[in-house]
Amino acid sequence: MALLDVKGLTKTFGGLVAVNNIDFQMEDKQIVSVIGPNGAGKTTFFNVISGYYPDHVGTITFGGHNLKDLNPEKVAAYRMARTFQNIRLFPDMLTVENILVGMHLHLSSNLFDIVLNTKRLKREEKEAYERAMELLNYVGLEGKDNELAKNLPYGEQRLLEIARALAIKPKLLLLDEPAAGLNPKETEAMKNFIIKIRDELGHSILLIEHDMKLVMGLSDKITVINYGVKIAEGTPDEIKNNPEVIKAYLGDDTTTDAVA
Ligand SMILES: Nc1ncnc2c1ncn2[C@@H]1O[C@H](COP(=O)(O)OP(=O)(O)OP(=O)(O)O)[C@@H](O)[C@H]1O
Repeated sequence: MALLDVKGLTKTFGGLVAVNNIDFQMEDKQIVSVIGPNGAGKTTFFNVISGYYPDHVGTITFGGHNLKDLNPEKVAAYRMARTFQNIRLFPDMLTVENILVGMHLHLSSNLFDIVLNTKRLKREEKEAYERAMELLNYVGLEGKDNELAKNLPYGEQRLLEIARALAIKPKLLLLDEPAAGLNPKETEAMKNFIIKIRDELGHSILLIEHDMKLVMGLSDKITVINYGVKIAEGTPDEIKNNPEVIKAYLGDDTTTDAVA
């Protein structure tokens, strides 16, 4: 059974069909990239999958669960985590607190524990804090636990967002343009880090990215969207040489540079 199975997905905004009848599957422990020109529908596709646009047409099955009518919190509870194209941290909270917020869904203490400040609550809080510190170290932000998120350099804010997403131990991690705003050296480090997350933590990763070097360097599979329609799917080599993909990026000027 596919980890994520999307059938006939359509999302419209007024008269605009942003995602048009897309079928999509990915397996456990795969790294899959969604690419396409600006405005192709990639972020809309992510938003629908992760519960931000419940008013879509089509079915989404994740880990065997039908995601119909589920809001983002409920989708996350099935262990689908995501980051955003425009980083969405709590800027005035500490880095470690940003990660703790990502964990709250998965703590088992209830109102009773909180009111009575029970042993269970104290133990859970301690464990959550230790895990948040581990995650900070894991993404390379050791020693930055007492910094406000807004004071981190841009590249480190992206890493913190990933640490927060990892806090829910996701079966699927959605990354929306993880290399946006990064320099070439940081982009290479991000590529290696994404591969490490899959290999060491066993998470499946679905990403949107414009940086073709990164996409070609880490993807098991690439799905190409243009004007909301899936126009191609395959390995990096298949996609690089696909005439429809080249045309989507370059019009009728068929050189391969844009997707090489
Ligand atoms: N909330 C919205 N309301 C109306 N139109 C929208 C909305 N979100 C996206 N769109 C439109 O849907 C289309 C697809 O946009 P989307 O952001 O999904 O593309 P994208 O492939 O992610 O683009 P980019 O690579 O530039 O981020 C665009 O025409 C966009 O203007």
